[in-house]
Amino acid sequence: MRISLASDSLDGVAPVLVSELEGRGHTVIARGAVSGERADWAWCCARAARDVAEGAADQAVVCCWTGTGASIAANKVPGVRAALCVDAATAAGARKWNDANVLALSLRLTSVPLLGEILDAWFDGAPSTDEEDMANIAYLSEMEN
Ligand SMILES: O=C(CO)[C@H](O)[C@H](O)COP(=O)(O)O
Repeated sequence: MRISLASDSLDGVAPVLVSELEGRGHTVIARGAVSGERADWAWCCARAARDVAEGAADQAVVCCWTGTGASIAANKVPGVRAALCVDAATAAGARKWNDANVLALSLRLTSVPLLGEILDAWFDGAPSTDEEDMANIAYLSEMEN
């Protein structure tokens, strides 16, 4: 999968994100501090989200110290459903019930072992085909139009 990866700093787990993603077979599009380009959280996380919306990436991972700014910025991009995930269960739920296409991470809260659990759950997950779950996602799209 093509993953756009943005972080506003190289704190915490940010330096291992490329290898964690590539080690799972993904191709990384680097944004923000990971790439050396503009790294203010609103800009670089929205840039990664736009990569998804525009079809340059299949999904994105966006990071800032809290994870909140990263998720807020990504969710401003139409077509993006960004979820701030602090553990594997949240990541699994975000993929299943929210059909989330952008994983937001807190560099403050996410240790390297926890990152591995979150990424495994995220990439193992798939959107629910339950009618009610799909209707919720359709409603999000309706709100954008
Ligand atoms: O968590 C964040 C935004 O939600 C930022 O990472 C936090 O504000 C730190 O930014 P800076 O290093 O520019 O002061």
